[in-house]
Amino acid sequence: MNTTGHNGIEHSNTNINKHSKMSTNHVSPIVNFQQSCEQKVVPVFPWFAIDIGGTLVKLVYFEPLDLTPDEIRTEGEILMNIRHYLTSNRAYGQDGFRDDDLELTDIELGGRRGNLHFIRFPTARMSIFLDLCIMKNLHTLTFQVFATGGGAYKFENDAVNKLKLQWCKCDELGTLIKGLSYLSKLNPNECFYYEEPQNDANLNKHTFNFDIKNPFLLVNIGSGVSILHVESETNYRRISGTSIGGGTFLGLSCLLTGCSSYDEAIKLATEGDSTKVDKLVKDIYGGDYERFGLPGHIVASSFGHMNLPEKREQATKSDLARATLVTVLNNIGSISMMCAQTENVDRILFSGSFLRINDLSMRILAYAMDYWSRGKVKAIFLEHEGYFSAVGCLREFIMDKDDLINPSQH
Ligand SMILES: Nc1ncnc2c1ncn2[C@@H]1O[C@H](COP(=O)(O)OP(=O)(O)OP(=O)(O)O)[C@@H](O)[C@H]1O
Ligand SMILES: CC(C)(CO)[C@@H](O)C(=O)NCCC(=O)O
Repeated sequence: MNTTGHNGIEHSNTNINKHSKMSTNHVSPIVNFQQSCEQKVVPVFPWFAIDIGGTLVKLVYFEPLDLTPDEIRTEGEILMNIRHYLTSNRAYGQDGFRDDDLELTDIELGGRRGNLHFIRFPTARMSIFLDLCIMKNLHTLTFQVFATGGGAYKFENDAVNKLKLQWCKCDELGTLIKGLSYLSKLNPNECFYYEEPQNDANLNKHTFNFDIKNPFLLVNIGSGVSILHVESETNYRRISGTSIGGGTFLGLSCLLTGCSSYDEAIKLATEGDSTKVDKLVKDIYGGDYERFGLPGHIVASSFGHMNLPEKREQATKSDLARATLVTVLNNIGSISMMCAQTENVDRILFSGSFLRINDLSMRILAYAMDYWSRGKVKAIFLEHEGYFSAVGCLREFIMDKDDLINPSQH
C-alpha cells in the first residue's frame, strides 16, 4: 500500500521495497523507494539507526505520529508491537534503556511527523539484542537498518544472517558530524557551555548558539577518543586521538574500586578527592613553580602519591575513582588544547557517552580549556552526548524536502 504522505513525499507502509528513480528535478519533492543503500531513500518503516560502539550501542528510533488510517490498517501486527514495545517502556531487560529525557517530540523527518527516541545498551549484549529481534519477529519483515560505528562492520554478517535485513553501513565520524549539524539546528538547546565551571553552587549552564559553518574542534569521548577538525559538514579531518578515554575511566575504576558499572563509577568519582591520590605541584614545590607558571594546585603527577603505603591506606574508593577521572580528563584536555592551538580554533565541542550523567567532567574540561587558553578557547557540550552518530546515520538515509532542494548540503 503506497500513500502520498505529507509534503508530497511518497511512503509505503507495507514492507515491499519499490524501485524507481528519484526525480532529478529538484523542484519536485516526490521521492520513491530505492533499494540500494548508496542512494538516498525514504525507506519503509520501521526507521531505525544503530551506532555499535566499543562499549555502548546507541539506537535511535523514529516513531511516526502521522500514520494515515490506511497506514494504520496495513501496518501489521509486528510493526505495531515493536512501536508499542519501544515507546511504552523505559527499560528493556536488564541492560537496555530509553533516555526519555532526550526524546525529541513532534519533529519532522523525511516528510513525516514523529518522535525520535534514544535507546542504549552494552555492546556486549549485541547477540542477545539480535535474538530479541527474532523473538519480536523482525526477521519476517523486509526492511533496512542503518548502521554505524565499528560494530556496523563487526556485526554485519551476524545481523544479516539472523535477521535477513538490508544492512546499510556508514562511517561513524561522518555520521557524528552530520548528526551534530542536524540536532544543533533542530534543538535550540542542544549546545551549552558553563559560565563559571568552578562554581558548584550555581549551575551557570547557558545555551550556546552554534554555527557549524565556522571551523571548530570536535572531541568525541567514547571508549577511545577521536579529535576532528571540522570546517563544514562535509569538510573535516581526524587530526588526533587517544586510547585513554571513557573505556579507560570505566575499566580502571572497576579494577581499582570494585565497582561494576559506569553509573556507580561516576557516583564514586563525584564523592571523591583526587588530591589524596595525585601528587600536586605544591606537594613538590611547597607552592607554585613560578618560573614556568605552574600553580601549586595543579597535578604534577597523576596517582603520584600511590607509591607510599600510608597514602594508599588513606585513599578511599571514591578518591581513586575521582583520580582516575581527573587523569583521563587531564590527558584529553591537554591533547585537545594542543590541537586547538595548532589548528587555530577557539571552540571545542565535546561529545560521546563518557559525558552522560557527568556534569563533573564537563566542568573540569570547561575550566581547563578556559584556564590554559587564558579565556580564548571555549568548551561546548551537547545534550545528546553519545547519540550523534546514530542520528547522523538515520539522516544519511532519510531525506527531507530541503535535501532535495539543496542536495549538496546533505
Ligand atoms: N551505561 C553505560 N555503560 C557503559 N559505559 C557508559 C555508560 N554510560 C556512559 N558510559 C561511558 O561512555 C563510554 C562509551 O561512550 P560511547 O558510547 O560514546 O563510545 P563507544 O561508541 O562505545 O566507543 P567507540 O566510539 O570508541 O567505539 C564508556 O566507555 C563509558 O565511559
Ligand atoms: C577506534 C575508534 C575510532 C572507534 O570508535 C575510537 O575508539 C578511537 O578513536 N580510539 C582512539 C584511537 C587512537 O587514536 O589512539
